[in-house]
Amino acid sequence: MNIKISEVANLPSRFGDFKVKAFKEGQKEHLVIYKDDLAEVPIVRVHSECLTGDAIGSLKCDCRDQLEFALKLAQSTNGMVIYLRQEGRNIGLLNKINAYALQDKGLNTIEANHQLGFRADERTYEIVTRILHHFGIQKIKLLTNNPDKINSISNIEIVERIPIIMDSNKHNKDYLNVKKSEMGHLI
Ligand SMILES: Nc1nc2c(ncn2[C@@H]2O[C@H](COP(=O)(O)OP(=O)(O)OP(=O)(O)O)[C@@H](O)[C@H]2O)c(=O)[nH]1
Ligand SMILES: [Zn+2]
Repeated sequence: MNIKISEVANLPSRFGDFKVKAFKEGQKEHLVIYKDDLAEVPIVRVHSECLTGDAIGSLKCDCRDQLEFALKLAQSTNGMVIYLRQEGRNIGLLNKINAYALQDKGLNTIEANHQLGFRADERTYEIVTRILHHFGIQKIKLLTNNPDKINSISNIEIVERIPIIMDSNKHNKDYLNVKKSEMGHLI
């Protein structure tokens, strides 16, 4: 896959000053948020886009809390957040909202994906290796609870997994339980 890479730009943020670079892969434009003086083995968060959580503050998931936690940690440890445009575990926004509508009728997050003709998780992570190699990174500490991410990131040594566990609420409790019991998340 041909990838276009932007220049590096400064991004002052409410979490401190970062550098940013965009990576365009087909129609998808990903954003890498990082500190200039990256740690030798940086803490890296691979975040999947969640418009409803990240931008709107939805309580149906823990995405926004995770994103803010990751940005703060990147700031304090000279790490990196790779923001992948894989909305709805890569089924897209429209399909995710249809999945939410099915969940309103009682299906869980996995059943809803299946009902719409998708696998529980349609994400892939080749781009992560491309991005890390672009920055000359061979070893990382990966911030995740998702074993799939650990297994799918190839040609990068994951020297440590750091958990990213957020408080639950009454809206996302069932969702987090399904992630634990049926998707193998380490929470
Ligand atoms: N299809 C679908 N996608 C969802 C649903 N809820 C959240 N998402 C998407 O799931 C992605 C986030 O995945 P999570 O399972 O929360 O976490 P993860 O990235 O797999 O694992 P961690 O690294 O441990 O956080 C985002 O792209 C969200 O838009 C849902 O009910 N259905
Ligand atoms: Zn979310």
